[in-house]
Amino acid sequence: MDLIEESKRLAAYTAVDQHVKPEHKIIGVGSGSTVPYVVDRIFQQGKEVNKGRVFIPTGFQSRQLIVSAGLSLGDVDEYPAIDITIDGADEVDHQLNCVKGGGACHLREKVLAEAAHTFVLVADYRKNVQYLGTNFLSGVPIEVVPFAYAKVLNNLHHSLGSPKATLRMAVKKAGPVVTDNGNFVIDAPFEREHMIDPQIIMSKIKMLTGVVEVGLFCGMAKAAYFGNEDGTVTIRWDDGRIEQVAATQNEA
Ligand SMILES: O=C[C@H](O)[C@H](O)[C@H](O)COP(=O)(O)O
Repeated sequence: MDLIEESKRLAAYTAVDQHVKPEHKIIGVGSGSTVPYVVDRIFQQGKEVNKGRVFIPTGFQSRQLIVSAGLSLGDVDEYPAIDITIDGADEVDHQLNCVKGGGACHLREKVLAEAAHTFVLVADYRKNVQYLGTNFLSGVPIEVVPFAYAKVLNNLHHSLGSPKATLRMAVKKAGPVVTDNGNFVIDAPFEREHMIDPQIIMSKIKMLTGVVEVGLFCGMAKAAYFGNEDGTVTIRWDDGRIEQVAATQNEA
């Protein structure tokens, strides 16, 4: 396994070990390349503990992960109060604000984050930044209803300070990316000044008619786990604490 994959695994395993307890019965499962390790580790907790649990996916990919692991599937309309949701992120800042939606799943992800008693992020070391927009340069993902995309782009270009905002185009299909909810996605890069307190620009974007959800999650996470190249895990907590967990505590 290469270093980046290994750091994703370490972050996911440590977060599950610290947060997914036998008494947790309703569990939200996020999206992205780190989340398969979350499901692996939950699966390793054993049949007995998983028997009474229901797992809520944030999209097609996590639904498949839950089904393939033989875990029970549910949805947030049946289970609107979730014990814990664990999810990946495209970037996380020093205050645990994060960018999500690189895989166009951020609408369901935000619903499951908000429905959860505890929301935890898992990622590799490249996502651990002081300010959003440091390494993840494609911009803030914004899900929009299809007929409003040109109007929202116009708003972003001329009123909200993102002149390079673009409609996300599909690969191996002509036309735009279509989300699991049948919508389009705009990627809107912003200057650093907007990322110092991203809640402000998040609220302005969300107020644009036609916007369904913004891939900025502000003040939602309890903790973020970052796997490092040296085999340690850095944990950032919502109260500002930073912990470093040694490699030996992370063995599978
Ligand atoms: O829409 C996708 C999600 O927000 C992902 O959680 C995010 O893009 C991070 O994915 P990965 O762990 O693959 O970098």
